[in-house]
Amino acid sequence: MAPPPESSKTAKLERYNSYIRRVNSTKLLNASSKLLFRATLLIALALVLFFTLNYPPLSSSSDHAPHRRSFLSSTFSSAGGAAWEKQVRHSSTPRRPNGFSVLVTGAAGFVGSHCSLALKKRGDGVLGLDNFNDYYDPSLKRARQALLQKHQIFIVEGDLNDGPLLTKLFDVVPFTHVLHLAAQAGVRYAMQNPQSYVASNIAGFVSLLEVAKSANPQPAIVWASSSSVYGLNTENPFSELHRTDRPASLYAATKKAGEEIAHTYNHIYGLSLTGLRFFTVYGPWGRPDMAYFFFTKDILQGKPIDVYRTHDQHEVARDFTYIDDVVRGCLGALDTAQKSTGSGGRKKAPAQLRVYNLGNTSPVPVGRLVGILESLLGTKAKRHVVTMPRNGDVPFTHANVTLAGRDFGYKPTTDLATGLRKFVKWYVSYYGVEPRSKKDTRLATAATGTDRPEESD
Ligand SMILES: O=C(O)[C@H]1O[C@H](OP(=O)(O)OP(=O)(O)OC[C@H]2O[C@@H](n3ccc(=O)[nH]c3=O)[C@H](O)[C@@H]2O)[C@H](O)[C@@H](O)[C@H]1O
Repeated sequence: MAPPPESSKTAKLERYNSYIRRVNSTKLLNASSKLLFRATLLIALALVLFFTLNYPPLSSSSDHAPHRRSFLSSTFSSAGGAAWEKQVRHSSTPRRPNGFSVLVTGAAGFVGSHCSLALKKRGDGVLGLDNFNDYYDPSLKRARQALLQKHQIFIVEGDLNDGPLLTKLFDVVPFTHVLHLAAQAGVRYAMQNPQSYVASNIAGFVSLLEVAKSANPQPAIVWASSSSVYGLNTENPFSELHRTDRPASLYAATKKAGEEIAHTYNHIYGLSLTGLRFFTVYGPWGRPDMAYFFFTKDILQGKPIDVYRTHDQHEVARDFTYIDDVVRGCLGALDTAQKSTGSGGRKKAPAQLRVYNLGNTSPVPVGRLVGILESLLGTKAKRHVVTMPRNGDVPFTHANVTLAGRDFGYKPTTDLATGLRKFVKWYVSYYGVEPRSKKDTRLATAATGTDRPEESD
């Protein structure tokens, strides 16, 4: 057989070489894609680690003990990111000359939401902090949050006991003031869940003060104490000079502890601290765990209500204080708060330390409160008069507000009937309560009232 011509040999060799080149380049391509894939995986892992270590995860408490969110949710939440910081800065920037930059803790709460709106309206910067716990219906807290959002107030969802989160907030914003209203409230619930009072009112307060004392500048702090610190005091009306060393409930004891803790941080670190003793605050957007609120609900539903009497068969009375009066008191306290004197954890000079009653100065028996509600709701209550259980309640409260009047012009202006009318108007509108009959004209009028439901004015 004749040998193949030279040209056909070359062509075969060329085809073979080209095949080898193709195989090699495919291998190379496979190898480089693998390399690329591994490198991407490594970078992603590094990023995950970076964000986990550098940014504080938000903590949220659906029980009453603070806890952190899961690894995944904290890693991929927007907290600590550029967009989050922008929101935090925007919300806390004042819009008036020499305006305050205020951190409001418990901003989704009753008093917190009202104060946040009032501060924002006059041009102060407000950043909220709230853990949205489920002590009472969290949907009410979310509704208040939505209202604040409409007014450009951002609420960071987190717990007081989350030190790294608080530090981060103070790193981002040089707060001039803190209005500290986050707390475990309620006198009687303290027998069911005592630890929640210690976690919020003592540990949480210390956590906040620890961060505030190290901040530079240190903020001035105004915070919510309680009329309950007067406990078994029998002198009347209650003055800031009276004894407060006989609390009747654990709630009262934690608030009294807060006052002593405030003294310590003022003494050691030069923090300016003002405690406000609130007297049974009520009004629109109020707390569903309070008597005036659940009495309204139960009366409308035809359910019986327990009206307490003292053990010696006297009427129980409270110095019920309308929310707008309390808001004015809080703003007055902020306006007259002097600057803290320390910086970076060091005291430079003595600082202001104050305590004030914020009450209404005219106690009303609970039976009378029920009577006002009956008339506003156009429905008779099924009263069940019982002797007050031993649950931490005190028989009566009555504020002397001379000191707050003298120092920042505090003067309550709303009597219980006027305040409850505004509350009922809000209640029927918020919960969409229909009048039960055409005869319920008062309720119908309240439901269609012209006041904006979201405001308490
Ligand atoms: O000033 C405060 O420092 C506290 O005020 C509020 O506590 P209180 O004054 O106890 O309010 P609230 O529960 O509405 O009971 C009102 C009245 O109804 C009576 N009461 C209560 C329940 C009931 O079933 N029957 C009844 O007669 C009861 O005996 C009382 O006389 C806040 O909740 C608390 O967080 C704290 O801020």
